[in-house]
Amino acid sequence: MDVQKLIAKAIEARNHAYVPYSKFKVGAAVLTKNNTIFLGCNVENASYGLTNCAERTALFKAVSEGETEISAIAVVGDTEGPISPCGACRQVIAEFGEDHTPVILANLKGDYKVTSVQELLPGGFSSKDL
Ligand SMILES: O=c1ccn([C@H]2C[C@H](O)[C@@H](CO)O2)c(=O)[nH]1
Ligand SMILES: [Zn+2]
Repeated sequence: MDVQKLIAKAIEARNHAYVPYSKFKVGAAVLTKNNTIFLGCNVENASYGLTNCAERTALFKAVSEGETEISAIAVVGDTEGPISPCGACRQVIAEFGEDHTPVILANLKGDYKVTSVQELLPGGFSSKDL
């Protein structure tokens, strides 16, 4: 897995962010086990709570194209340090990743951190609990 390439793809996705309300653009790139990359951006709405984050956009695109197993995801925002995904996205990343699946968190200055599904959502609810 090429960390820098996945970050570059997330930056590319970020250019399409639809953010008239927050003006805060986020991009994500999901690498699937089939070696395909799906891009996603945040998509806001005048009814603010309907906003879809970049991570979930990318993941839902992958799943809707038949790819449910991910080998990595990168997320980029214009943040001071590496961006921190919201709780909803952590839960959705956990649904399609494994405990040790790399989650790459980055900003536009070139800072990045490679963390994992388990680190981002310890003790999360999963299919194992059903
Ligand atoms: O990891 C993150 C954090 C925030 N956002 C979006 C949601 C909203 O459009 C804007 C501000 O919260 O950023 C994402 O897409 N991903
Ligand atoms: Zn989110």
